Amino acid sequence: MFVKVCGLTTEEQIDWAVDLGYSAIGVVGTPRSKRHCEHSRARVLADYARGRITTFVVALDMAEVTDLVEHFDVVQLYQWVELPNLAFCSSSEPSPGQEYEYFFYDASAGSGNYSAFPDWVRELPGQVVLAGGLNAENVAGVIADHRPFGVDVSSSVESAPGVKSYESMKRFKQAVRAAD
Ligand SMILES: O=C(O)c1ccccc1N[C@@H]1O[C@H](COP(=O)(O)O)[C@@H](O)[C@H]1O
Repeated sequence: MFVKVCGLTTEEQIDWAVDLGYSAIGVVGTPRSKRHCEHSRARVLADYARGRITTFVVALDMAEVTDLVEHFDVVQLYQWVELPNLAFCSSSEPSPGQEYEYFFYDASAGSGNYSAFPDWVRELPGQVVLAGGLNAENVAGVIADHRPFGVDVSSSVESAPGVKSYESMKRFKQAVRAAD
């Protein structure tokens, strides 16, 4: 199963994600986030991770990260744009013709708030990833109920915004592995 950990801010956290077997990491490029990473620093992190783990840059809209697009493998946006490597995030069903590499159902946008996932996410085509308030305790039930392509986590694996916890990342990854 695809497992992404989001909101990373240091090289050490990237090493943890690789060692623990995560599929992807996210660096938050929107200035509207408490995990915002300066763009010069985001480029350094993308270079550090390249070839070791899939990299996502995260923003609410494209204008916030235009300068970062070429540095990351995938662009995760809460707005649909025509992009071959788009991870389209929404809590509404995508419209016909809105193509994406990944569809992230996310009603949280990094807030850590969980709300039940709707039934329609099971019927969506393509690589559907569930996010929003996931943690080591609830992720197994979500996987059993919805059988997604992947899951994404941020708040529950950190001790402060942008400060990831190795132990929490490990617990989350183990919970996914046990459920998968
Ligand atoms: O992490 C953020 O600060 C963020 C800001 C703006 C848009 C998205 C953001 N993060 C994404 O939200 C999901 C869910 O987060 P959480 O687990 O509920 O904290 C996260 O996986 C990121 O992809």
